[in-house]
Amino acid sequence: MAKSSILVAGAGGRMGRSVVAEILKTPGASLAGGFERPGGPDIGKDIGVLAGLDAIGLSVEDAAEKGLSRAGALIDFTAPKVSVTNARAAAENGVAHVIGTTGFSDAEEAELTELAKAIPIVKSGNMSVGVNVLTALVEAGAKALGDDYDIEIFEAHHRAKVDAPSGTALMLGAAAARGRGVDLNHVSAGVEGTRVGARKSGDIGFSVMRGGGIVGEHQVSFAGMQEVITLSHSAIDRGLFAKGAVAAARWAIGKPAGLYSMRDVLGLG
Ligand SMILES: NC(=O)C1=CN([C@@H]2O[C@H](COP(=O)(O)OP(=O)(O)OC[C@H]3O[C@@H](n4cnc5c(N)ncnc54)[C@H](OP(=O)(O)O)[C@@H]3O)[C@@H](O)[C@H]2O)C=CC1
Ligand SMILES: O=C(O)C1=N[C@H](C(=O)O)C[C@H](O)C1
Repeated sequence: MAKSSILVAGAGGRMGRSVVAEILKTPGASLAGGFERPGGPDIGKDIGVLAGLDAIGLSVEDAAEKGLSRAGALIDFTAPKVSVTNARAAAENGVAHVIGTTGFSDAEEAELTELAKAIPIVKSGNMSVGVNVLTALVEAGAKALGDDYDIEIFEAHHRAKVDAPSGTALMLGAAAARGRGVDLNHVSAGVEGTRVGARKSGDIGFSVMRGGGIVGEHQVSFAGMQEVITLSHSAIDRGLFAKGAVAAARWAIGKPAGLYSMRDVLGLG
C-alpha cells in the first residue's frame, strides 16, 4: 500500500465514518485502514459498510499500530486522551497526524506541541473552509470595533457532543482576542448562565446550546449600544469537516515536522 494512504482513528464514529467515505471518493487518496478502541462494537466490521457504502474488504482493527505501518497520514476525530496516545504512536512511526478532536486540556495541548517536533501535526477545532475564513473576519471586526462592542460567541451542537464551548467557538474567541491584541485567557467571561453581575468591558463571552442532531452552528455578535453586528456559520453536513481533514492529510504528507493549522493547509496565512 502506498505511503500516501490514510488511516482513520475512530472509524465507527460520526466523523470517522464520514472521513472514510470522503477518502474513498477522493481521487489520489487511498484508505490504509481504520481502528476503534479494543472491545468496541465495530471491531471486525467492514469499514466501507460501516460508512454506508459497499464492502471494501478492510475491517476495523483494534489498535493504531498495524495500520500506521501502512499509512502516510492518520486522521483522528476521537477524544482528547485518545488523540494524544495516537500522536505518540504516529510520532514513533513517522506518520503525519491530522487532529480534529476538540476539548484538550492545557497539558494535552502542550504534549501535542512537543510531539509536533517529530512529525507534522495539523490540528484545528474546525476543518471547514468557511469557519477558517470566518476567523479572519472576526479578527478584523474585533480590531475595527474595539472594546465599545461586547463580543458574544454562541454555538449549538447535537445532543451527543461532550465538550463546551466547542473547539470552533474557542477558535473564534481566540481570533477576536487577537484582533483586540489580548489573550483570550485574560478576557474570557466563560459560558452564559454561569456568569453573575454586569458585563465587564472587553470581556469575550460564550453561550452554548445542545440538542437533537444539530451539526454545528456558530455566531459571533459584536453588541454596541446602538447596533449589533453578527457573523455566522452553519454546517449542514459533516462531510464538510471530512473534506477538510482529507485535504489536510494529503497536504501534510511529506511536510517537515511542525504544528500546523487549517489556515496553513488552506493558504490563508
Ligand atoms: N475539527 C472539526 O472540524 C470537528 C471536530 N469534531 C470533534 O471530533 C471528535 C469526535 O466527534 P464525533 O465523531 O462526533 O464523536 P464520536 O463519539 O461519534 O466518534 C469518536 C469515535 O472514536 C472512538 N474511540 C474511542 N476510543 C478510541 C480509541 N482508543 N481508539 C480508536 N477509536 C476510539 C469512539 O468509539 P466509542 O464510541 O466506542 O467510544 C467513536 O467511535 C470530538 O472531539 C468533536 O468535537 C467533530 C466534528 C468536526
Ligand atoms: O462535535 C462536533 O460535532 C463538532 N465539533 C467541532 C467543535 O467542537 O467545534 C466542530 C464542529 O462544530 C462539530
